[in-house]
Amino acid sequence: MGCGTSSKVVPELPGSSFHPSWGKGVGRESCGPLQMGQGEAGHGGHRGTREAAVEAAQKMQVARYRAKFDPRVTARQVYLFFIRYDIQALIGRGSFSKVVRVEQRVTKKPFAIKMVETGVKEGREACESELNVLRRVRHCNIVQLIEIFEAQDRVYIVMELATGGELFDRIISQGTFTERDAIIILKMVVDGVRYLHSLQITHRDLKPENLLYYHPGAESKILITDFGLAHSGNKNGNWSMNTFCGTPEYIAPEILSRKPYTNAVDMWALGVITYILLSGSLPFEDENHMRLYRKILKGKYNYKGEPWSNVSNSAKDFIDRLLTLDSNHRMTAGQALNHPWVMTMAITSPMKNLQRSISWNLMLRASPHSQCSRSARASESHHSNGSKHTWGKNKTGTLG
Ligand SMILES: Nc1ncnc2c1ncn2[C@@H]1O[C@H](COP(=O)(O)OP(=O)(O)OP(=O)(O)O)[C@@H](O)[C@H]1O
Repeated sequence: MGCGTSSKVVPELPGSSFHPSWGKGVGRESCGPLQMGQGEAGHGGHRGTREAAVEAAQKMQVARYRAKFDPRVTARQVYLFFIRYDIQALIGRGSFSKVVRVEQRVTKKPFAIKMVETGVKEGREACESELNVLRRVRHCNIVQLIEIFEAQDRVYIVMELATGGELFDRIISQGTFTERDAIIILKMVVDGVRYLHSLQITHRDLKPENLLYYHPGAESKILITDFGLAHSGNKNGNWSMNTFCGTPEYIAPEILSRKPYTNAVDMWALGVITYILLSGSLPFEDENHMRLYRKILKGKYNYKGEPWSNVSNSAKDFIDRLLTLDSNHRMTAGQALNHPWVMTMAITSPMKNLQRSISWNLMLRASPHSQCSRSARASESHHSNGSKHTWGKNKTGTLG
């Protein structure tokens, strides 16, 4: 699918001890009769009392588990789901999910429902990551969770519906696109990312396909979606991650060099997105993943070809400060919002229309030749999403 040979790299969660009790209102960390027992023992509690307490807690846990996965309960969830929502159309498919447009029967309001197959480990893990984040966040540029229904091997995630389409569909369909338009988009995205980072959440799969317009109007806000690869930092403030994951064209060099990394990887991806936004082409591109990774590790990209001669130095400086190899020197989300290019809204730079060159570059990518290679790649990765402007859309298998 992607412009690279790209398949999205999915992570293995540490321990991968996915417990079914992550469902509605029940966090994974909440299942802890053993922990409770250990804690009491640590305080020198009475042994008999402790054992009784452990046993009682374990019984309760088992009862809760049984109740949760009692076919009658899961059937009731499915029944409730269908009572409340009327499925209207298929919006798209992910690796382990289908997204459908629904109407809430009572209010007639439209919503999106992501139906995730949790029978497979990767689907369960993506679902767990997504829910871990969606349950915690509330921001105007992040898709809002409405409710969750859990069935035996499937979870229904009800979310805000984005009807405005993907970023590049809109850029192509509008007559003009200037640096100022790019800044308006980036401000929303970076603000959402700053919020995520303030909660110690790293998205790890930022790319244009995961940025959707809320409605078709010109003033629409942008929503960050798809938290299937997101990492929620732990309570000890440990931000460091090790898992190799992401979409190849957007993967930061520190992930490729298998070093522990931080939320700065999202800022690298924002650098790639900004480069695409202003040019319609990718900074690092190669059909072959190994060659692509070597290019990323060297951090060598250029501003050759159109429309770069019409892009301000300030915009290029913004990109350079994001596509910085040393993650310690890379801009944070807060710094990106305070960068002169963003602060001045490109008032000082010529308001040149970049749209023709961007569309031209996008069209080159969609030429019959690249279509061929793209569908070949799509079949490699089992994706069936029909997105036209994919930029390294797919996840590959876990590499480590
Ligand atoms: N809230 C939403 N409103 C409208 N469309 C959505 C919404 N969430 C997802 N989509 C669309 O549904 C399609 C499938 O999305 P989904 O997140 O399931 O998978 P994906 O990101 O395309 O693939 P993968 O699972 O490999 O990451 C995409 O085209 C996406 O743009």
